[in-house]
Amino acid sequence: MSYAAAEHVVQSSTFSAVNLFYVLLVPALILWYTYWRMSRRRLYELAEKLNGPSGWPLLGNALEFTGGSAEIFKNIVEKSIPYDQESVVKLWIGPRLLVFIYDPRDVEVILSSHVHIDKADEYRFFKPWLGNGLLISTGQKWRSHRKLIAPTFHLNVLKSFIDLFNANSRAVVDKLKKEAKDFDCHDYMSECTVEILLETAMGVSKTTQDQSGFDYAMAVMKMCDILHLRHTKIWLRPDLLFKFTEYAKNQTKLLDVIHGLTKKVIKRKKEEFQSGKKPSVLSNDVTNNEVPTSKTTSVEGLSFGQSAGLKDDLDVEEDVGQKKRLAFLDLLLESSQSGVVITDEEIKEQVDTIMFEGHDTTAAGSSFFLSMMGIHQDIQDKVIEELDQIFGDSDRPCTFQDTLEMKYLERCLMETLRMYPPVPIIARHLKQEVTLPSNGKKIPAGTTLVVATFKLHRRSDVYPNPEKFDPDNFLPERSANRHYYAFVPFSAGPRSCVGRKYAMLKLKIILSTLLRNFRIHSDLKESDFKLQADIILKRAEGFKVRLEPRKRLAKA
Ligand code: HEM
Repeated sequence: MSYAAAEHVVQSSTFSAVNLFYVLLVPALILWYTYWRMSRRRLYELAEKLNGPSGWPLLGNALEFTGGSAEIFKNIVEKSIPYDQESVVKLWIGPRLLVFIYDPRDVEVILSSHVHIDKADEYRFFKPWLGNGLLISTGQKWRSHRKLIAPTFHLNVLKSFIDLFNANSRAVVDKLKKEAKDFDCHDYMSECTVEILLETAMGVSKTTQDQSGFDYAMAVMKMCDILHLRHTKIWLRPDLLFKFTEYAKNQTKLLDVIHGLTKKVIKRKKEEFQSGKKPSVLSNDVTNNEVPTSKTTSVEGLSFGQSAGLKDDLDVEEDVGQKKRLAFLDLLLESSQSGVVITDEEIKEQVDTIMFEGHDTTAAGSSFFLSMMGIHQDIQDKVIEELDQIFGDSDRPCTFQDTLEMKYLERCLMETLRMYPPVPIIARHLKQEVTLPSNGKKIPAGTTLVVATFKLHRRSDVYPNPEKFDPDNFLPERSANRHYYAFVPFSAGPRSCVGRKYAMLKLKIILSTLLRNFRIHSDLKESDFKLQADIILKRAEGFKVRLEPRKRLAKA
C-alpha cells in the first residue's frame, strides 16, 4: 500500500470514529434530558399551580435580575405585589425553581421544622469563604457544632462582655467627634462591630490587634458584592465560568485579607493557650449577676426581642456547668485540645462564620437605627428622654440592668429590624414536598424555598400602616396578639441566629452610648432610601447622617 493510501485509511478511520462519537452523543443527550425531565415531573406539575411573573424559555425570570443591586431589589419587591393576597410567588432562574413565602403560617412550617433545615444551593458560593461553618453546614455536623457553639452565647457569657461593649462604644464616640458634616455611619459601625467581636467572642485583646479590623470589614463588604452577583447573574453561577472572570481574581485577593485576619486570631489565641493563659470568662465570676441561670435562662421577660413563643436552644438550657461558660474561641480551642470534637480546619470555618455573621448584620442594624433616629426626631426625643431617666447626669458606663430598662430604645430597635431586617431573606433547599397551611398549595421537593422576611414584616394585616416607622408596634399588648412567625429578623426555630442575644445586648450598649453623646440628624427621608440586598440589607446611597454633640458625655 502506498503512503497516500495508508494516510487515507488513517484519515477515514479517524473521521468515522469522530462520526460515531457524535452519533452516540446525540441520543445519549436526548436520553439524559428525557430522564432529567421525567425525574422532575412532579416539580413541574406542582410549579404549574403556583403563580408568578411569566419568564422566558430556558432563562425563566433570570432577566429580572439585571441591573444594579438596588434596582434588582426594587424590581423583585414590586413584581411580587400582585401576589400579595396569596403570599406565595414562584420564579424560575434557568432550571431552578424559587418559591417566595411571606405568610406567618407558612413561615412557621419551614422555620420550626427539624426536617427543612438544609440551606439552599445558593449558599454554596459562601464555601470558599466560610467552608462548612454553622451558617451552611447541615446534618450531624451542623447539629453537633450548634450544640457546642450555642452555649458560648449564653447570657452569663455575654454579661462578662459588658465592659468591652462599653469601652468599644466609647471608642467609637471618640472617633465620631471629628465628623462635623454628613457622613456614612456604616463604616464606623462596621469597624466597631469587628473590633468588638475580636475582643469578645475571639478573646483577642486590643493590645494585640492592629488596623486589620477595618480592612477586614471592607473586604467582607466587597465579598458580599461578588456573592450577590453570583446569586443574581445566571452566567456567574457555574464555577467553570466564574473562575475565568475578574471577579474570581478579586475574590482570591479579598479572601486573603479575610482569612489572613481569622488565621492570625486563631494563631494568637493558640499561643496564649499553650503559654497557659486562662480563658477570660472562667477567670471572671459570672455566676453572680442579675440574670437567672440554668433552666430559667429564657429571653422571655428579659426583652431580647423574640416573642415568648419562639423559644429555642438559646432560651432554655440545662445547667451549663463551668466548661461551657467559655467564650466562643476559648471553648473551640479547649474542645480541640481535649479530644476529637472539632478539627483545626473546622475551628477556622466557625471563626470565619462568626466573624461574618456577627459583624455585618449588626453594622447594618445599627446604621438603619441611626438613620431612623435622624429622620424621626420626635421618636429620638423619647429615646433620649428614656436614657436621661436611666443615666441622669451621670456619664457612667452602661450596666446590664440599664439595658433591661431601655424599653423604648428596644422597641425602636425592633421596629428598625422589622422595617429593615439586615437578613432580608432566608433560603432553604426542600428535600421533601411541603403543603402550605395558608392556602393548601404544595411546594415540590427540589425547590429553593425563600422566606421573604422583608415582605413578611410589611404585611398590612399584621402591622397596621406597615410602611410607617412606629415603635409602638412592639408594645407588649400589640406583640402578644401577633403570630410568632410574623417577626423573624433573627430567623426562628432550630436554625435561628445563635448570636441573637449577643446582638441585642451589644446594640443596646453601642446605640445608647451614641445617643447619650450625640443627637442624630438626617437630611434624607425614608422615601429617599435605595435599598439593596447584597446578602445583607443596606442603603445603596450609604447611611448618611449628621451628628450634633449633646452636653452629657458617657464614659466607659
Ligand atoms: C442584628 C444582628 C443579627 C441579625 C439580624 C441576624 C440574623 C440572622 C438570621 C436571619 C439567621 C438565619 C440565616 C439563615 O438561615 O440563612 C442567622 C444565623 C446565624 N447567625 Fe445571626 N444575626 C445577627 C447577629 C449575629 C451575631 C452577632 C452572631 C454571632 C456573634 C450571629 C451568628 C449567626 C450564626 C452562627 C448563624 C447560623 C446559625 C445556624 O445555622 O445554626 N448572628 N442570623
